[in-house]
Amino acid sequence: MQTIDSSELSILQAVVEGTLQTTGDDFLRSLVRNLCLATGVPNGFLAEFTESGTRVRSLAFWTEGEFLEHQEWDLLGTPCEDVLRGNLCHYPSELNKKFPHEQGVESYLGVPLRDSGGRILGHLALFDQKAMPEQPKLLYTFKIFAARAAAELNRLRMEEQLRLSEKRYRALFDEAPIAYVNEDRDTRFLQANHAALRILGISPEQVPGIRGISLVPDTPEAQARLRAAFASVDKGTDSAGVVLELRRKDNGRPVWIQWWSKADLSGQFMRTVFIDITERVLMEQEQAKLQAQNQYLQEEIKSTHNFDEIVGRSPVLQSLLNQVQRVAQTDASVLIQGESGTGKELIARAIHFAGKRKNQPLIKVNCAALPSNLIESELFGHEKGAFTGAVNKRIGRFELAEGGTLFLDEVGEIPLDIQVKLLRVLQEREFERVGGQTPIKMNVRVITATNRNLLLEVAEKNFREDLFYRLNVFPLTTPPLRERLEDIPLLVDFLIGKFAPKIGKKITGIDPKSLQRLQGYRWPGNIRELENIIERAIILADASTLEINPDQLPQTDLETTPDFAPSSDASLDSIAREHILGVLEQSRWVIEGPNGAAIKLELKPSTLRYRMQKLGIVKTKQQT
Ligand SMILES: Nc1ncnc2c1ncn2[C@@H]1O[C@H](COP(=O)(O)OP(=O)(O)OP(=O)(O)O)[C@@H](O)[C@H]1O
Repeated sequence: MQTIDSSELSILQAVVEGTLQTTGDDFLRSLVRNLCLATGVPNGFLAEFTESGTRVRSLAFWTEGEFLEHQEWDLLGTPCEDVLRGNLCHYPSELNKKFPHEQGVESYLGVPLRDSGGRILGHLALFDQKAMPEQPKLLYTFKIFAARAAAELNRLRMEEQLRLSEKRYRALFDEAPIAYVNEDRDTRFLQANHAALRILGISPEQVPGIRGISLVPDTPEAQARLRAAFASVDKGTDSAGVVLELRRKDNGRPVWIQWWSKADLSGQFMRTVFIDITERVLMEQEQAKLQAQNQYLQEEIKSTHNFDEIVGRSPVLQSLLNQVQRVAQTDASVLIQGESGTGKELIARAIHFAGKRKNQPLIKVNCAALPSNLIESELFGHEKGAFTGAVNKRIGRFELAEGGTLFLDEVGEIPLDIQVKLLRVLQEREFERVGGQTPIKMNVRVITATNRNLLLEVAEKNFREDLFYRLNVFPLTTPPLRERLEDIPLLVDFLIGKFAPKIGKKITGIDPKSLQRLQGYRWPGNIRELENIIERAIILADASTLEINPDQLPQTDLETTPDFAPSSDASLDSIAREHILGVLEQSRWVIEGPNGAAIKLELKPSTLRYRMQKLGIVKTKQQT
């Protein structure tokens, strides 16, 4: 074993102390400098292979008392080439005889630096313009320095590899299409990748400390989902995960995610993974809505009559239809008032189908048919668990009518507390489901109808005045049948055509006396009543001409006069009608001329025509 003397020891001590405090590049520079000082050789360097493998690049280069910036050179034809083949090379003198390129260099000492696997990373070398002494002390000292240099080079390489691998993992983590979050047991985020930031609407600066649970809305359903999520921790991604409803941090919009979480080895931190399923959930919601709409429309079809047909040529009806045509083109709220059975629903449908929303749903709510405690959820829907009995989420009629029209029939029956809510929804054009907290924007045209005198209801404080004016932007009134008696012949023909085939009878028309009788009746139940009477008469009919006997018409007296008072004295009119009809029949419906009805009635033909029109006397098919 070789021993070292005190001068060598002090040199080594100086070297160790000189490199003790430094690492990395500084260490290498200090090592090369101290090697030169310790050996008395003026030039030294430490170099590594470049990527090409045919060149080397210096990591530290000491020459004549100063450092040179990084140098790079070809190996070919240099003593370094030998060193990098794995040999310690020592040329104490006359180097340039063997390597003619190395002009001015007399001596060289180089040693390869290897990694733990024996692979050569680079080399450490000394060179001089003078000959180098061939002392073992020099070689010994040099080898110690080389061993240290190799260790540091190795460490640097490992550090670089670690940095690269971390960078690769970081990129994998950051760029993964699945959201990853590291969080503590209190759901406080430590790290979140890009997908997580994008889905949750948070910026990288907001990550440290943000709590996952702060993104869960305070609705019973969302909180129940959160509890299920906590219970599912550690079940692993083989399980279906939990569907969570969140609100984005930036704009509060709802986000739906499928969520898995697992504790790490320490048990203190959670590795959470999730994917965005908002689109799927919205699609499912849309599907549920369409299903509900479909079911509703199926029911509607079952109860639909031939709604396209609004029969009548009377001036009052024509003027109403004229207004329907005009208002249909707008989105204005329409309030249709009129007695029961006068065709308010028919008019509401006509408005919808003549307007630009005709390809969107028309949804009807009969407010009188709903128990008052259910109206709100019927209109606006409810969340699961919103109240006892709300077992499932329900989509309300406003949501079903999105893009189309909502027809609120018997709007006068809505309780006052719901009237307030309805008013707010109409003003703000958004609503919340019962038990829900997410405002739902709406684009719905509202048409309402009532057979009550709503102004009277407002005066009696049964109906809110502000709501009345909001609904009554465009008022329409359906006339009672007794004000359009002239439409009765047309209506009777229409109704025979509607019911006879269904009942299976061949009816060609109505006998004139019966028609006269119908036109003399006051019709408190309006067209619905007429429908019933005609249907019943068809059922009872034995012949092809329909007959309606007096006992088939209820006796009208003042008690049966509806809310909406008639505009004229019906009894006088009906006497006049009966008389004129009788004369017309005698004269075979000839008005003018010597045998005409006008002469018999002592009226001018034009006056007779005017009276006939006013009293609704029209020739029917049988009278033709
Ligand atoms: N002009 C009309 N032509 C043909 N049928 C009509 C006409 N007006 C109403 N009807 C028919 O009369 C019946 C009652 O009409 P509708 O239900 O529209 O009345 P309403 O005023 O809404 O009644 P309610 O106030 O009782 O709800 C319906 O079967 C409808 O088809």
